[in-house]
Amino acid sequence: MIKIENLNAGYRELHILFDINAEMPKNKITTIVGPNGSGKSTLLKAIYGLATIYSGSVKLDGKDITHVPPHDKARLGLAYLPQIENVFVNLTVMENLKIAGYILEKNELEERIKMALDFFPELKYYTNRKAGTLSGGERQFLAIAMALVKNAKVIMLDEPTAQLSPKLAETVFQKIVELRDELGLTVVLVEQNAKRALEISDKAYMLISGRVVFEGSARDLLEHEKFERYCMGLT
Ligand SMILES: Nc1ncnc2c1ncn2[C@@H]1O[C@H](COP(=O)(O)OP(=O)(O)OP(=O)(O)O)[C@@H](O)[C@H]1O
Repeated sequence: MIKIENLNAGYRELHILFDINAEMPKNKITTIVGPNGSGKSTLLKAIYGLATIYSGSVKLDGKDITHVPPHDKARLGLAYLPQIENVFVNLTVMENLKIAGYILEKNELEERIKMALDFFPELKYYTNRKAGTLSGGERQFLAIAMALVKNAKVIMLDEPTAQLSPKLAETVFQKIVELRDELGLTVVLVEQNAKRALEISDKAYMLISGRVVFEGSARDLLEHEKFERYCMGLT
């Protein structure tokens, strides 16, 4: 579980997030929605250690990781998939998977790559293809597969369905559900496609201007009378 307490964060002196308190429970999907520029991506970056933290704390399963550098967070089982540049486009699918697991022993690496490819069987056909030639959806799958090779327990995804056709986006949403239900992972999701994301989620947060304005079940947010207005950034 991720627990965030009184977090204030931003980029150097540019204060973006104000007094954030949030919990992303284990083996659940938590979605963060909000209008453009409300600080959703910054929240993921702050959790991962890519934003400036002024005060407050981030805990992973009770361990304070506020100031742990990103590469050490990865070792603790936290994965962050940015919206773009989440794979090495000039390397093949297999090379990407091997790089993801570079700290593993050979046997364990092979085992984890097999597991990741079993989870994304569609990638098995493309192991020798350069990642740059994959479709947007396949690239997302590869990025998630790389997190699985790293043995991630918590996966934070920043707009994984951006620029995908509705059909491909749906495939990605289904895979996110399987990450929770079949692999027991904890998922934190930032999505423009708020309605569909909330439908597959357990918990939800809404940010406006860097503050939490809603915390509760995803269903409650979907049914909230002001949901549409909130999501359109009209309030
Ligand atoms: N690296 C950065 N340096 C400085 N300011 C940044 C940086 N990244 C984002 N910002 C600013 O922080 C604010 C919040 O941006 P953020 O990307 O977190 O919002 P968001 O809710 O994810 O938006 P969107 O839905 O448009 O992706 C914006 O005003 C943005 O311009």
